[in-house]
Amino acid sequence: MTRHITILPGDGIGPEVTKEARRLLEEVAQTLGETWTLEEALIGGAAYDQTGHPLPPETIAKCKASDAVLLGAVGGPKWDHLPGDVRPEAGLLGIRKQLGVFANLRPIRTWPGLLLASPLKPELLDGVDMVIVRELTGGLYFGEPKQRLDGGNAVVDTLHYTRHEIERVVRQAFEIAQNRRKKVTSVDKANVLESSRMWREIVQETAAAFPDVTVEPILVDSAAMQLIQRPNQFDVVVTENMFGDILSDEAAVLTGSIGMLPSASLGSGGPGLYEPVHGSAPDIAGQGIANPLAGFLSVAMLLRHSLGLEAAATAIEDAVLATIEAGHRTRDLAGHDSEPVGTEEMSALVRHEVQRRLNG
Ligand SMILES: NC(=O)C1=CN([C@@H]2O[C@H](COP(=O)(O)OP(=O)(O)OC[C@H]3O[C@@H](n4cnc5c(N)ncnc54)[C@H](O)[C@@H]3O)[C@@H](O)[C@H]2O)C=CC1
Ligand SMILES: CC(C)CC(=O)C(=O)O
Ligand SMILES: [Mg+2]
Repeated sequence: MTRHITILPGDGIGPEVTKEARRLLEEVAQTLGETWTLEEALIGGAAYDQTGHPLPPETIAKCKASDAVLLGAVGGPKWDHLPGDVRPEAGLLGIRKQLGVFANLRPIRTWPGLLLASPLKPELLDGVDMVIVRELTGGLYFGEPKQRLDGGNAVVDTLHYTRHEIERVVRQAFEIAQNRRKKVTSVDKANVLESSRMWREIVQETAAAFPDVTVEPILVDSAAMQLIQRPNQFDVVVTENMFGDILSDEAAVLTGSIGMLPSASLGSGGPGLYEPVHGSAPDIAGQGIANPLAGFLSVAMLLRHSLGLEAAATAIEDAVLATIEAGHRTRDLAGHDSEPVGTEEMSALVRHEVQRRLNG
């Protein structure tokens, strides 16, 4: 069966990392004897420059007609002056909303070879293996009104959630926990926010249907501290859109670099959207030094969740592990005593390991 994958390179290091992810997909398809069409479409600043809009209608149509979508990253200083509705980031929020991918899964694990790449003590990092389930299509990033008021002297952003939006993502977190260590930590700010109080109620209601899963509500400020202080206590962390955005970048510190964090955004049956957690990294764009592994691990999630190819997904994750164990590092991971490899070299090393596993 032919599968259709749309690739959205975007801006900054987006095209650099999706180029390598595309190579990986092409090689895996060839080795497995699969037929995958890999078509690119415009998003973000690149789309704005060519069409005047960060999410052209053709991109939406292509993505909706796909089995899965792989995205690089969007944004950069070139577009920072634009009004909110045509900024590159609006294109990213738009495609998430259009695809209805309400649950953003962000696995955070430590890699034995990378413990020293983190500024935290190695003994704190031992056994860290969690997944942040971030609500992705509601909350503060989407609520209306969102505007300047009073001649520019006041401003409003709106944090809006429906019961349905909270229930579906919380349920997904419990289902994921059932296949893991059976613990859900729900992060909120229920001492201050009404939305968090409703979130907490729904978590407790949902927990009744999952008696084998332990549930722990925790305030976001404390969660931010504990993520660094005692990270291996977490299994599944479920939270609203903005808290999940912030906490997952914080959790990147545990893994050694944000260049190691993949994500899968899933909805109710449509195409999944797969993307590194990192942004367009304008500070290193165009230098050939970006870490392509968040993109590779996102490809693994795509194969697992959208194409049902668990063995191939595991082969990619094992290949990443083996390449790191062999001592290869991009600049974001390299210590002072090791010579970093570039984006293309890291890609080639991991793809070689993937092929060994798929052929072995
Ligand atoms: N999913 C997306 O498309 C996202 C887009 N952004 C956008 O990206 C732009 C830059 O945002 P920042 O706050 O600088 O976040 P960022 O994630 O792009 O970069 C933060 C730091 O991490 C480094 N970094 C990120 N990815 C890396 C990789 N693969 N390899 C090596 N180093 C890496 C960067 O060099 C930088 O020092 C902004 O316009 C922002 O809105 C930010 C986050 C997510
Ligand atoms: C446009 C932002 C919401 C992107 C981001 O930081 C993220 O999704 O992690
Ligand atoms: Mg973010």
